[in-house]
Amino acid sequence: MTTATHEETLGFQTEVKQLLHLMIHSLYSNREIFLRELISNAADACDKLRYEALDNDALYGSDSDLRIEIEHDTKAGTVTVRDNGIGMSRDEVIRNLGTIAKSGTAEFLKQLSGEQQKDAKLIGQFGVGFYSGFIVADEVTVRTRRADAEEGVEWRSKGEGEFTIADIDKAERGTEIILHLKKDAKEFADDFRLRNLVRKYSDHIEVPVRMPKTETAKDDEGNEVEGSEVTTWETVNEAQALWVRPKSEVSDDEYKAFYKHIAHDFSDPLTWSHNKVEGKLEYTSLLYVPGRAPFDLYERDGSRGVRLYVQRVFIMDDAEQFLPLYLRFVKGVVDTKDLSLNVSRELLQKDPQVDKMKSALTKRALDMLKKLAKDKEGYQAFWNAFGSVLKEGPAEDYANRDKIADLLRFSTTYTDTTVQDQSLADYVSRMKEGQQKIYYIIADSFNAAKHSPHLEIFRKKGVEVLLLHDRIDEWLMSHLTEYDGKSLADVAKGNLDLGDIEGEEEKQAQEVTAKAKEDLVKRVKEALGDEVQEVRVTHRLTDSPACVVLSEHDMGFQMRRIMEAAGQPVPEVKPILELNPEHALVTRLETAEDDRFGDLARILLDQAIIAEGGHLNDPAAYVKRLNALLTA
Ligand SMILES: Nc1ncnc2c1ncn2[C@@H]1O[C@H](COP(=O)(O)OP(=O)(O)OP(=O)(O)O)[C@@H](O)[C@H]1O
Repeated sequence: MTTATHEETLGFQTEVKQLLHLMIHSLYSNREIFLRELISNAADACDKLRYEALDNDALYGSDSDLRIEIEHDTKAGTVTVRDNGIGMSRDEVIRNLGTIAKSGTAEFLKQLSGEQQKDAKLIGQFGVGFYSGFIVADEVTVRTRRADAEEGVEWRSKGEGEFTIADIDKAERGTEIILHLKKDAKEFADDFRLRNLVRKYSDHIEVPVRMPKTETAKDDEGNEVEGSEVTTWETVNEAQALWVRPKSEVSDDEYKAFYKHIAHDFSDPLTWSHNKVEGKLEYTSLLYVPGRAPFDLYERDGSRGVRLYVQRVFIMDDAEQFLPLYLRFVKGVVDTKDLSLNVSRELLQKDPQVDKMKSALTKRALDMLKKLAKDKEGYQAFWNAFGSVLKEGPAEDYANRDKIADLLRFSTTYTDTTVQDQSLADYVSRMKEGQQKIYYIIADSFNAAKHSPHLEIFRKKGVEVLLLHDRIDEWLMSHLTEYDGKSLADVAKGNLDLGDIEGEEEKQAQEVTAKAKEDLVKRVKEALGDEVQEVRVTHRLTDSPACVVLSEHDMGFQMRRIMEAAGQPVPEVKPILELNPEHALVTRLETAEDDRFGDLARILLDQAIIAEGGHLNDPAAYVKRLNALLTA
């Protein structure tokens, strides 16, 4: 008989209340996942005990046989999930089962609005696994004792805003979770159902999941002998670490289920790569590409990295030293013999073995993406979710720049859609005769890129241009200067160079025009003074009267705006104004006098800045000038 003492009733943190409310009222579909979540936690608790016991063998007491047990009582309508893992102290219970410390929870609640409220898919991704018990139970009891504590703790709640906690006697270490099933969830108190669920969700978990099996002796006539029931524990899951098994013996479904376990994701991964490496370094890796981006992909302290095991002993989650930052979306497991069992995050940072594994795993991950790229649809899903993260690659990982370049996808004038689905290899295969460079334009939005005046000559000549409009693009391009022996050129920087696409005659004709317009150019420069670096005539425009360009090595407009928005100092650069000698407005400018000339020249400059997506220093002055011109 246990005696409860030091009993108190505490309120759940507000977020937990919201979450429980959703669990109880909205998440009807896929209710069975509660078992997966509880087994997953129990397995983690066993992993943690095994890890702590490396330093303190006494934690095992007389029971080193780690296991999870599942029992049910049809009459009482209960399901119990029990483990002999690390257990929890009173403080831990209050912290872990009364609050949600993770910042992701608010995000989770936001994502669960509207239609998604009916969808349990997001549970688990935000570390709300335990609470999923309330999908099927109207009361949950947790009885637990930490492996290094004398006293046990009981936690009880109906999921309605508060929970009760008390100290209890508990002989065995570990945690026992008793779900008092709701009326409409009694179906789960069924042996056959539970066994199926364990196999479906937890086969890959290394800790054995046991269920009681009752056998009754039969007499000669085949009738059950009353009172002869013998109950034994039977291991229901495969109970072998999945990555240890040979590839050929693991089914796709098992790989997928394992992914969901380690990534806390409910959707299938896009692909995976499972490898055993022997030789100088010995390790097994199983890497996955998820199908969608986690909420914290762009957060500085977002979770990333692999699960690290040393000789099958779980060491840590989120070991980020094994993959570069630009592959932070990759999930998986690394199990090695080459590290010591008491390795810490600090030690990982300094270990040359880890560096070697990192470069091998990076190659592995890039190869996995290369393979995935053969499946157009799958790769597009990957690119839409993680493309802008992969774009960080060329800057971070110079050695693998070429491999990463092959994996990049862009919007281009060839397709003229926002979908980024064209590779550099696709571009190169379509290059025109005489074209030596890969052209691109960077703008703040797809439309600004697509309609940029800089593209006019390229469209006229049928030369493809990459349309870059992600925030990271200018950063990417500053580190990706060459592909397949061809240099990449920003069409908004420097002099227009179409290489051999233009014939000699064309070039000569342009020189003649430039000469003829020398006077005009000089007058415009005088009128605009310091506001521009230079004025010149151009033949890159067909429809627009003017455009602004930067010098070859100036920081681009996009990067300037990002840095300005971030409050960073940016070096002042003056644009170069290029005029289209064929345009009617430019012709008109030539015949204008004095003030009118000055106004027109400024309007051309301001318009060129606007067309490129920039902001005017004095927009009201522009409007005034334009209005004066319109009413003249
Ligand atoms: N069986 C258990 N034994 C020991 N501790 C547990 C057990 N179940 C839950 N916990 C503790 O409660 C915490 C909260 O559990 P919960 O499932 O809500 O989130 P999580 O496990 O941290 O996240 P996720 O479910 O995404 O892995 C766990 O991190 C763990 O510390």
